[in-house]
Amino acid sequence: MIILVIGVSGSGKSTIGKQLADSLHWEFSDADSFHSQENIEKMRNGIPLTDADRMPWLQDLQAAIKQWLQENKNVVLACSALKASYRQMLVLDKERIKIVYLKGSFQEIEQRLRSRRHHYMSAELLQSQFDILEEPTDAIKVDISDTPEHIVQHIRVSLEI
Ligand SMILES: Nc1ncnc2c1ncn2[C@@H]1O[C@H](COP(=O)(O)OP(=O)(O)OP(=O)(O)O)[C@@H](O)[C@H]1O
Ligand SMILES: O=C(O)[C@H](O)[C@@H](O)[C@H](O)[C@H](O)CO
Repeated sequence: MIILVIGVSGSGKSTIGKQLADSLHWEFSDADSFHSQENIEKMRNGIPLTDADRMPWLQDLQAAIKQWLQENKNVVLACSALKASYRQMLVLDKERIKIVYLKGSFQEIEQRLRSRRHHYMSAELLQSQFDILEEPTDAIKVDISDTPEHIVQHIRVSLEI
């Protein structure tokens, strides 16, 4: 099974994804590590990515997901996947790929981004993330104001894993 942990920058994808994977003894993968140097530079300079910028990144993620499915791997993938069309590219198998959406308010997430250090994604880019966000309707929805421990528990109960 593959769990996609999605949401805007700073919603907690890496934090929750990692803890979820650890608790399940599954592999954890971060879509951030699939970005090209050009994309990272753009974000570092406070420029939001376009659909065209994201396309090769999504294709690489799609290839990785295909491989994991073929190998029957259990993986938690932290990935923004903000638009429905992006998610369509990643959910290659509805039975074996589940989406967890980390939902939070602009204010709460902005505060978290402002106190986070050493990351190329700044609080200034957050509005652009909310602007393009298309909330999923077919996902497990999680309130990010809860503690990571509770969130992980909630996800496991919802997915019965
Ligand atoms: N449930 C939570 N409660 C309190 N703090 C949290 C929670 N989840 C994440 N954080 C903190 O919020 C900040 C953002 O989290 P994190 O880096 O995991 O988000 P992200 O969605 O992976 O961000 P990005 O997409 O920019 O990589 C971090 O400093 C993290 O420690
Ligand atoms: O789609 C995007 O704009 C990007 O994936 C960003 O969301 C960042 O990669 C990530 O959130 C920061 O680490």
